[in-house]
Amino acid sequence: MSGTPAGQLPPLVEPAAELTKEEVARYSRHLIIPDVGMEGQKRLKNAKVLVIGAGGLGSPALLYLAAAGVGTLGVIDFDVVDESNLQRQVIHGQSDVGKPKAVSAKESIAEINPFVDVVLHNEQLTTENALDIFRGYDLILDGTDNFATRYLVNDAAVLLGKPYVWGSIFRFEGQVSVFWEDAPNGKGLNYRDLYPEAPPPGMVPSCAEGGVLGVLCASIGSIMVNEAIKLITGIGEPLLGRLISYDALEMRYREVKIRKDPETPKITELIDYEAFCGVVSQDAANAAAAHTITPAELKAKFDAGEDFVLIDVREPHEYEIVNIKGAKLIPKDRILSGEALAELPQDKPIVLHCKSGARSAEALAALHRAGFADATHLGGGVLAWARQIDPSLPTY
Ligand SMILES: Nc1ncnc2c1ncn2[C@@H]1O[C@H](COP(=O)(O)OP(=O)(O)OP(=O)(O)O)[C@@H](O)[C@H]1O
Repeated sequence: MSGTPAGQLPPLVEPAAELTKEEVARYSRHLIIPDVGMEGQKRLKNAKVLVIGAGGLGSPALLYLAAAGVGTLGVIDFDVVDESNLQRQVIHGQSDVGKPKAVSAKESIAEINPFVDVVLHNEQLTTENALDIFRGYDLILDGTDNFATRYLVNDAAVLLGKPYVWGSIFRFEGQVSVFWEDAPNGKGLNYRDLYPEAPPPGMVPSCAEGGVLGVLCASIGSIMVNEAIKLITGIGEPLLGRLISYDALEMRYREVKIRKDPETPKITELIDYEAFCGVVSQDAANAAAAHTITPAELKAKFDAGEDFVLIDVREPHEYEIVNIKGAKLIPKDRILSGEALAELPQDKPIVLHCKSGARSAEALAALHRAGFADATHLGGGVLAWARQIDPSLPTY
């Protein structure tokens, strides 16, 4: 038996009464690890774990939680499987494209471990349902990709006194930590102690914008499961108050201590997290409100031979994947910094577009501030164009 680490916590879950003969055979490689043993495996059997998002992190997390013998697994996701998910969301396969992710995940789990009870939540986690859903679980794993959900998960977990494991990924880098405000060792803290406020809209690109190496999801997802197993069984030292940052290119792990921030306001209720995080800035929302054109309207301009300039504000590698014929590439940051303003015509209408409309709305606000009062942007970006006007174009 290894020594007891200083930061060890008592097990989160009581052991189940027994393991069946089949379960003993299945989990034998766990049972012979002294730190896990029969008692640890019975705790896993009795555990109820909710995984939010059956995407990049949720996929490997669910597979390993199921294989490890967590008795009840909740899966919440409101999306359907897309072809672009398959490079990393390994719980889904080719024949699952178009299927709800929660349903597809349940089917894969049944194949990996039929002893797991899967509870399906084929819906979005919202301010309205989060507390009710969380109440049914001992532990939560947050595998989502947006700040509004991250703050929602944090605040709901704090209000219910539950621990959760958090992970995030981008390109070649990932981060993992455990947040538990009411940790029995008195060292609890929450996500707001680390990030008191969401970054300004558009500042932190999502994986959909910036990309992610598929295998990074397995690296980070499996660390999240490792933390879940430690919390459930009470072994090892959880990542409470510590953040692990992983760089897959350098192949380095770095540890950062997180401290309780006395300025962090007390969480007393759930709020409107979309508004708290601002999906786009107020300026961009105002600019877009009166200056958005639809794909059909853009096509009508082309068909009528109108003299206008279409500017694609994405990055060059995105332009290479797909572009709208005739569009000129000027990445958003060059417009926001003012550097590219001299390249824009003063005497012709300007239409901006990006992948799905958020970046072009930010660029549009900058153009309006710079005096290009008539500039417009394409609502839904090149994805909407491909869907509605030219289905032969690839999407990403
Ligand atoms: N509030 C929420 N409720 C339920 N599921 C959520 C919520 N927010 C995000 N998710 C899910 O979390 C998962 C995150 O996975 P991932 O980061 O790999 O993103 P994705 O949306 O599948 O991919 P991409 O953004 O690249 O298209 C997604 O399946 C998404 O539907």
